[in-house]
Amino acid sequence: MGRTGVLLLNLGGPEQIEDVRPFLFNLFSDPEIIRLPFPWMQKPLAWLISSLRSKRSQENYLAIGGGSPLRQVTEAQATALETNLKEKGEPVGIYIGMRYWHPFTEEAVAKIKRDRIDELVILPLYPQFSISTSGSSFRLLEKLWQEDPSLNRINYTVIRSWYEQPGYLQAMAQLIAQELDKFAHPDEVTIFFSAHGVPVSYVEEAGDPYQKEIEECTDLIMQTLNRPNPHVLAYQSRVGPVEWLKPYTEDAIQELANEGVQNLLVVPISFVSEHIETLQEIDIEYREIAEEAGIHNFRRVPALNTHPVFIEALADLVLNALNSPKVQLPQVTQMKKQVKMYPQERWEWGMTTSAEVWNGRLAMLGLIALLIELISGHGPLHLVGLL
Ligand SMILES: C=CC1=C(C)c2cc3[nH]c(cc4nc(cc5[nH]c(cc1n2)c(C)c5CCC(=O)O)C(CCC(=O)O)=C4C)c(C)c3C=C
Ligand SMILES: [Fe+2]
Repeated sequence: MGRTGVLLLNLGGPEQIEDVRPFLFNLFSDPEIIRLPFPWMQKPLAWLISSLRSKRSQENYLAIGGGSPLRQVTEAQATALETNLKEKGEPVGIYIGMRYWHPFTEEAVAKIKRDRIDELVILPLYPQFSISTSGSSFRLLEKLWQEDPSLNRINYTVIRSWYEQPGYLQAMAQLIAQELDKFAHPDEVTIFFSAHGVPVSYVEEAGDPYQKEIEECTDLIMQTLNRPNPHVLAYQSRVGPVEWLKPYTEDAIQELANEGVQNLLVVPISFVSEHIETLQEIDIEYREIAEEAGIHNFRRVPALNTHPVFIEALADLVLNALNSPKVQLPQVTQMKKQVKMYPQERWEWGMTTSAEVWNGRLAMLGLIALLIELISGHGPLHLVGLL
């Protein structure tokens, strides 16, 4: 009988404070995170931004104990999924492939090859698809497959996104209901979905379905929850000076406070594990903004982590994928939209010409800003929030 494997894809996070800068360098080296007109600009710019951002980022990681819990949580999810599938008579090997930190996707693929896995399910731990998350990992896998033809013996299938999966929706609804019932007057609570943002250009120019999937997911969770509470959706974790999806979480909190909202329950929806954006950004920064604005009853729904209903949902996804027609990497890395690229037209999901040109200009501005910063000790980078 053939060997079956599951490759869990995730972003990865620095485990200790010294990891922050190289982690940021890896992240900003990814052309799906920052795409530039000339590939040679990628590494210098990644070096520049990671150097400029690392101090602030380190402070944030220090506020949550000095590192990201992402690896530990993902390993616990992998163990729980393995046990669940074994109990169902489906023994599988689980592999974790992180995009920007250990254990890297390349290492996971090497292990899959070493273990002579015949059937493989590729499952991103992002419920919704974005070019910048699952898309980036799929593109990396496609590259690894192209570089090593011996991987073609593996009969793999890819799960592109799974935000509609009933078990996932039920797990989210259960966590929300539990948290709602901790308020003195649960019906008076506004449910505040906070999704990780992406730059607007990803959606409008490159055709990223992320915003649409987030909106649909929010509606499906509310239907599954079946409670009368009002709800809103906003986007957090903006980086750099370009426009990101709106409303921004901090603005939406302020607006609700102005409308007299007193009870707020924040639901992180674009990620299934605790990470810096839940533990630091929501629990510390947004709580402070809410309290200063007059919202005194502020709670957050915990991330799914190893919630049994969620692990059951992951197991269902794996079993369904094994029994369905195979989805190949080119099908999920395929271009969404035809856009003009300089110097020739090609199918691309990255930035369009105008965005690329603007990124190039921004890179130049960044270099000038750094010079001012270095000479004066205070400069524009503080103002745009990069430092
Ligand atoms: C669905 C989730 C995520 C999307 C979409 C996403 C897009 C995105 N992120 C950045 C920049 C940064 N992300 C960082 C960390 C980080 N991001 C996500 C998730 C999504 N990112 C996770 C899970 C993490 C790791 C968290 C951890 O616990 O370590 C960081 C580093 C942290 C910081 O300095 O703030 C940056 C920077 C961009 C530019 C982007 C879309 C283009
Ligand atoms: Fe991010």
